[in-house]
Amino acid sequence: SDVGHLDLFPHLGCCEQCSNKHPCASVSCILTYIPSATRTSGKMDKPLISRRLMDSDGSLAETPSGTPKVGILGSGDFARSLATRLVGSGFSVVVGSRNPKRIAGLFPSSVHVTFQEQAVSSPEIIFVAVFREHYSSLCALSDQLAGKILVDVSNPTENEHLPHRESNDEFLASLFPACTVVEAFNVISAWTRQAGPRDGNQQVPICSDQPEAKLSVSEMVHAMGFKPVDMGPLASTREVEAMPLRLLPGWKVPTLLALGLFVCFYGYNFIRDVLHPYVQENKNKFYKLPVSVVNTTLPCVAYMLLSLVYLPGVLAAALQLQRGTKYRRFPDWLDHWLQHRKQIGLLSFFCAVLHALYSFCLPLRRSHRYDLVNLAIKQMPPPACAPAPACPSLSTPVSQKTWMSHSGLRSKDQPTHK
Ligand SMILES: NC(=O)C1=CN([C@@H]2O[C@H](COP(=O)(O)OP(=O)(O)OC[C@H]3O[C@@H](n4cnc5c(N)ncnc54)[C@H](OP(=O)(O)O)[C@@H]3O)[C@@H](O)[C@H]2O)C=CC1
Ligand SMILES: [Cu+2]
Repeated sequence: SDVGHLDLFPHLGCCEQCSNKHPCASVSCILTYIPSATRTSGKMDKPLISRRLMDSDGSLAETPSGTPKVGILGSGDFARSLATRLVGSGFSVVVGSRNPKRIAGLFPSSVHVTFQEQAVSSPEIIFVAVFREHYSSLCALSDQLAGKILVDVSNPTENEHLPHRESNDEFLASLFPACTVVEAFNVISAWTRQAGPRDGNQQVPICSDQPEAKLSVSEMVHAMGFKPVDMGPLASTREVEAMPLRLLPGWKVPTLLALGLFVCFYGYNFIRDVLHPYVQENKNKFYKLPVSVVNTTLPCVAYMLLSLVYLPGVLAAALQLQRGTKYRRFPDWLDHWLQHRKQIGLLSFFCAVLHALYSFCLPLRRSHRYDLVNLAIKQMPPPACAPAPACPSLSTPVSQKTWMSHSGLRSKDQPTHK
């Protein structure tokens, strides 16, 4: 098979790597000759900006005529990164701005930057990279935009995304009834858009009421190296637009639950281990607050959370038995609970790990404390004619046995000491 490979590289005269007289068939030599891009495959290796579009100085050159044309309204961060990627993927891009002269220098040289009216005249697909509050300023273009595909990329702010308000796409569609509105790219960051999909996030959710428009945009998304994901009609954009607003989805309730449980158990342990001895016997045990009480609380929280992981499964099974079927929807509260089991379980594990760490560290701290006491006692000069000490352990260095009994360990000859 090594020799077979050689046919692919007829330019290989003789091997410089290992000084063989003629085309060398050794695997290592072949591998050094194969350009790295041919060796590994996949989208990640696709150059972001194809060579033919690059000037010698590295800037983007003129796009060959006949390439598909795409329009972008707006000249901000989104428009810039999108234009760079589109040009790199072989599209011809025209950007419509209110002030093209001012911003033309910020785009690759092959991007045609012009006034909005001119930019929308020829492309069939036009990206609207403008904030929602400025959509209405585009209404003057509605005659020219009629019959075209408008791609909305906007993300609502937290306030705009009130549950029952229309999505930005629906708003855009109501302003331009003669256009087809497609939602895409709102979840992709500016960096990923410009550099291409290099990490995990390659999926671009796409929504529209028009299957043909969705197909056209999906093809473009695919050509840019992303994976288009059909998210259904325009009405689903409310869901899609909310995606970037969610930080660590599914963790809020379990985290609050764990914190709540921690506070409850901490309060209980504080009363039991600190406040009660103080009130009843006037013993000051407040030093226990940062370590000992926390360490007693952690396993309680871990066990409670673990039981909350298993409980909904049992409830669900009981419900199915009672209903006599498993083909009916669970009530909402149970459904949500079931969906949060992973997060609750991980938090339980986290508490258990913390408890283990605390428990390992506690005896170490105690042994260090006894070492210090020992040292101090050894340094005390023996009293000349002292009376018998009240506590024998203070006059002699603390033995290993005493330390063990204080730290809850037992030595062999001390079987029932409590
Ligand atoms: N930046 C990002 O990473 C992401 C952005 N988005 C969405 O992309 C859209 C654009 O965002 P971004 O590029 O960051 O925003 P910018 O503020 O950087 O750009 C907005 C652009 O809108 C244009 N515009 C058109 N009409 C008006 C008007 N009446 N008033 C003000 N500006 C106008 C301006 O271009 P000109 O002056 O040339 O006309 C301006 O450059 C937003 O809807 C945003 O939600 C979505 C995902 C990520
Ligand atoms: Cu324990």
